[in-house]
Amino acid sequence: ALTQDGFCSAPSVLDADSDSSTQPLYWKVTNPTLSPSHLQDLPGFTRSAYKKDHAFITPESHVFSPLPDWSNTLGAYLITPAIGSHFVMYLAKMQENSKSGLPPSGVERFIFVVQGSVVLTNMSGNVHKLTVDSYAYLPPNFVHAVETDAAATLVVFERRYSRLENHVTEQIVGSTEKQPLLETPGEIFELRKLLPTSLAYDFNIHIMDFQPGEFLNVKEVHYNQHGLLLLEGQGIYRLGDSWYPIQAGDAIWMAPFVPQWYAALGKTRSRYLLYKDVNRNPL
Ligand SMILES: NC(=O)N[C@@H](O)C(=O)O
Ligand SMILES: [Mn+2]
Repeated sequence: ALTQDGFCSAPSVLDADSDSSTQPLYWKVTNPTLSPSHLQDLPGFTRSAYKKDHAFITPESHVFSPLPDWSNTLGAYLITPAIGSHFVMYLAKMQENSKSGLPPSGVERFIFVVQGSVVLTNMSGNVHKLTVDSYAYLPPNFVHAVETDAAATLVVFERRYSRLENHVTEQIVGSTEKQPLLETPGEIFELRKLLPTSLAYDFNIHIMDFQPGEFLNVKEVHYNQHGLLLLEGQGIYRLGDSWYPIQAGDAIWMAPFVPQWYAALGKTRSRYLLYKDVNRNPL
């Protein structure tokens, strides 16, 4: 459209963000702006990409199928060992009156509520209601059930637990907002970790916040692998030699040693959830 002072102006995604204050937290993860309307249903168009050391998975590429052992739940696996990872990352779309199945024996589980609410119960009868932004860690072989009344969406990480002599993990239940901000020397982003940093835990989940214009100082290359879900905002993710415009709802697999970097853009903060293996000797 030509404005009165002669500038061309396309509808800006920035405008879409302006009413983000009226939407529930993380709303855009399950209601992504897939792409500008004129690209939405362009045959064959996708921002998804799969390279040897990373994958960029956008919502129009999600393929859901019933999760075995779960009732009434559709799952979209985003990352599995077939990609080269030692963990799985999936979205679990729990319909109403649905119930989780248990992971395989020896496998630990982390769930994070992206939409709706669920009830977590365990064998000792503890009951926790988890709403958006709440999470739980379940140790390997820890009998539990996640149930819904109304539909809810979780992002789930599971991994074969890497046992350590004299260290055991326990059930963790928490919410992001209750976690303290941690020091990030040399970096500007705000960091929370959702699990204890004690040796028993062989991964952690980082929640990282960037204001528009802020970016990672270190162009990281490290042995740890990542599963990322952008919960809020938008920006540019560099992975290896590729640069990806990213928005809430997009997911990333980062193989060990892939060069990685992020810059936040737009009018609202970026927040991403990041799986990172820790506390185990890489040998
Ligand atoms: N990609 C990225 O954000 N990585 C860091 O946060 C890290 O802790 O590895
Ligand atoms: Mn990293």
